[in-house]
Amino acid sequence: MPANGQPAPAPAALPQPDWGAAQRCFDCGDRSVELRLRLQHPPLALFDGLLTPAECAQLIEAARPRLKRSLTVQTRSGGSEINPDRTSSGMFFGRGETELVRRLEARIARLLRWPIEYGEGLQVLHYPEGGEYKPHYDYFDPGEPGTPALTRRGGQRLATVLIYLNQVPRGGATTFPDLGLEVLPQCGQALYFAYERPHPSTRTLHGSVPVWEGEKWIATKWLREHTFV
Ligand SMILES: O=C(O)CCC(=O)C(=O)O
Ligand SMILES: [Fe+2]
Repeated sequence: MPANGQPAPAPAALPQPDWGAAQRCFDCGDRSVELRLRLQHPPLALFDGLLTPAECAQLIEAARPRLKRSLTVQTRSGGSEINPDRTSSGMFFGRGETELVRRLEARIARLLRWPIEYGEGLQVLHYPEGGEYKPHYDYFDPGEPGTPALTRRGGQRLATVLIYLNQVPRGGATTFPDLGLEVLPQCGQALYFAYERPHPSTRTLHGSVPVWEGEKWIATKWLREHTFV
């Protein structure tokens, strides 16, 4: 936050679907997704069918051999560290690394009208039984010393797309404490939310409640202000 205590001004544009036509189905190029739920503040929407069940399974199998215990951004230095608040394993695909990753990235870019190059590499997370991710913000806190190093690679994060890769029998919901909202994982569905400034007033605090039974697989795509390098 700037020294005067005012949150940073909002960017001119945010990654978001074309809400203008008030339609139910949104074109993603090679397929369309169906809107299931929408919130205005923060901009948030749940879409059905961003991936097929077969594509979800394929993404899980491609990620599985590369999983490592999840790190979170170390806000002091801009590096990464093991975080007890995050008991999952994860990996990143390079942008455009596989044909399936390219297909998924193209769908997200079309749906949210945001250039593919402004996206970070796709992250896949696996939560075992008991795994959780305590509530956090996805933007980089302007008050933290490590933030300039993180934003040098493409500016701030502006939006998150979470893609559920499996159904969790019990638990594993994505929770938004400030909204009183919980989203239950459903294979192939995508949850989008955007934050027009890196500030709690966006009400984008979110986390993953513990997986009580089974396991949870999710893919995350973060969208930046500029080209992510
Ligand atoms: O697993 C979830 O539902 C949330 C994941 C998340 O917040 C993240 O990857 O930043
Ligand atoms: Fe997150």
